[in-house]
Amino acid sequence: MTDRQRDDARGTVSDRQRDDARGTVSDLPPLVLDIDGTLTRPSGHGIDPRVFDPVHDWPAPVVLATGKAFPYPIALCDFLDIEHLVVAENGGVAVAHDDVHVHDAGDRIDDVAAAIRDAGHDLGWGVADLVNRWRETELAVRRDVPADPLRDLAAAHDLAFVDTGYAYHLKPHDVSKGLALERVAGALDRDPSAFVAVGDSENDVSTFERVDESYAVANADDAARAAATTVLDAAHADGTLAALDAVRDRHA
Ligand SMILES: O=C(O)COP(=O)(O)O
Ligand SMILES: [Mg+2]
Repeated sequence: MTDRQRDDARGTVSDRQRDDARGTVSDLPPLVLDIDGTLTRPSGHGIDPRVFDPVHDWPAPVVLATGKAFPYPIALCDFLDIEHLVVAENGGVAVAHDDVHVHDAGDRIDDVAAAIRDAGHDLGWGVADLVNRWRETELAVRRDVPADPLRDLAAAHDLAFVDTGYAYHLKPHDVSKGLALERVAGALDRDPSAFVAVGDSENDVSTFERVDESYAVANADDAARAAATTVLDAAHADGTLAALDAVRDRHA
């Protein structure tokens, strides 16, 4: 139950708030939000707690679209207490409630991981490798591993190389956050272009390309800045909170 519903149940909602709930507020568009670099604290790491209530209370669907492995955004939905609307693994996984789509990359992911190790490199996440342990459709490599050999190995295994600023990802060419958003939007019977996107890196470009309104936070890379309809002055969660304010103003 949202604060508004709780207030409503208690009968403490003003006429103005009730009008807002019927008109202005309920007309707000659905969101597609990146996680790392976008919902993060000024340090760039960890979720900024100020985003919890605005995301929880948003009166339209909110899709979390991330490069992180499948369980992470699902857990974040649970901790935010929002619906399971998720794009994970840079689009390899798309979840809209019970509609769970996992891209089949065949043996290429295991093969490229073995090739990276054979070339004398470590994936960089230690023995437990909690970054890839539950990853089903692509491979993430720590950014202090040299990029050039990884690029070559990705190409040799018919995989794309993506730098999110948080990790290198080797992923199938035919998955992207944007394509997965189309799937999630379809399951919700929504037009993908109606979503408002916020993001920070090249893995958000495919999302930005599919929506009419997109915001790159100030810490965004060049690719995300070039693809966004608006580049924000504020970074990380400050940028996202400013974007949500702008969306409320634009759609009021
Ligand atoms: O997992 C990453 O490398 C980045 O994740 P993000 O897409 O949420 O920014
Ligand atoms: Mg990001």
